[in-house]
Amino acid sequence: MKNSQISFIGAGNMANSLIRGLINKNVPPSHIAATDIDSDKLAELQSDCGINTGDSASVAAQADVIVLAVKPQVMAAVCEQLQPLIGKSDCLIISIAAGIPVCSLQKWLGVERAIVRCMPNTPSLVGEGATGLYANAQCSDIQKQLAGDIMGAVGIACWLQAESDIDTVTALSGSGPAYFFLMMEAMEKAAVQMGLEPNVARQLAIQTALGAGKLASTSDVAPDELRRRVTSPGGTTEQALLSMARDGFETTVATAMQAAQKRAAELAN
Ligand SMILES: NC(=O)C1=CN([C@@H]2O[C@H](COP(=O)(O)OP(=O)(O)OC[C@H]3O[C@@H](n4cnc5c(N)ncnc54)[C@H](OP(=O)(O)O)[C@@H]3O)[C@@H](O)[C@H]2O)C=CC1
Ligand SMILES: O=C(O)[C@@H]1CCC=N1
Repeated sequence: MKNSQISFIGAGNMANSLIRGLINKNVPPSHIAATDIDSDKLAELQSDCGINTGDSASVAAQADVIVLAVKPQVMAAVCEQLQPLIGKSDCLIISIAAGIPVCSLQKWLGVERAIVRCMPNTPSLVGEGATGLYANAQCSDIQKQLAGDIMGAVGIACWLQAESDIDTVTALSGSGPAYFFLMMEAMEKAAVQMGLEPNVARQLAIQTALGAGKLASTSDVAPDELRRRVTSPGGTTEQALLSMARDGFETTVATAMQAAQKRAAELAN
């Protein structure tokens, strides 16, 4: 990754998390370029991070890696416009778009290319991302290593056996940060309704999520055991968890994830 030129097509929320995450991990800004139809987004990235910005032609010409970071709905048009602008025949294409399969990217890009489809998430910004990756047959081991290194620089990167697993990863960790933010919002709101100061409620809700995540990721026991260690028999947590179970918490989560997975499959079309 050290000497690779990485160019982002689309500089929105997810590209920002990846670019700023890579800069935080000491990837030289001169090795990163971005283009977007919104010039304000590019100007902000350039002034904050010192990366190169420009039009599609200028960022595609020298790229060793192109990260497709536009919405699925515009991906076909973006790929078709980009195809003749890619300067290096061995340029690796990484798509982060939900839903869009490798075969569609291949078709829109016109010529056979090494393509990695992946699903990152926004905590990449703080080096705590979670990414699932899938490579097509045109990818060399070096290109797979490169994609893994880029995503691994901003969090954990897991290679997937089947391309269809990407839709499951989308429902799990791609969309997942939003589920935890919603949980924080709901806990904060309930605590305020119970009388706590809003700023105290927010701080405690966020720190609790952070603490639980850190504990789960560093512990040698699984989350169910960690949950049991909080749940004193006859105590308060037990009553909260019984209430959640009565309200169908696990079904709510499973149904929500199935809805996200279904939407990813729809976006493919
Ligand atoms: N947000 C997330 O948490 C995650 C998103 N993803 C995937 O990342 C991709 C981007 O999502 P997200 O960052 O949220 O979306 P954003 O809308 O924030 O970013 C996309 C950017 O691309 C710009 N754009 C649109 N058309 C073009 C074009 N022709 N050339 C260059 N730039 C263009 C958009 O401009 P404008 O706004 O003016 O249209 C926007 O700035 C999606 O495919 C999504 O599925 C994957 C994992 C997580
Ligand atoms: O909501 C979305 O479609 C994108 C993909 C995963 C997270 N955000």
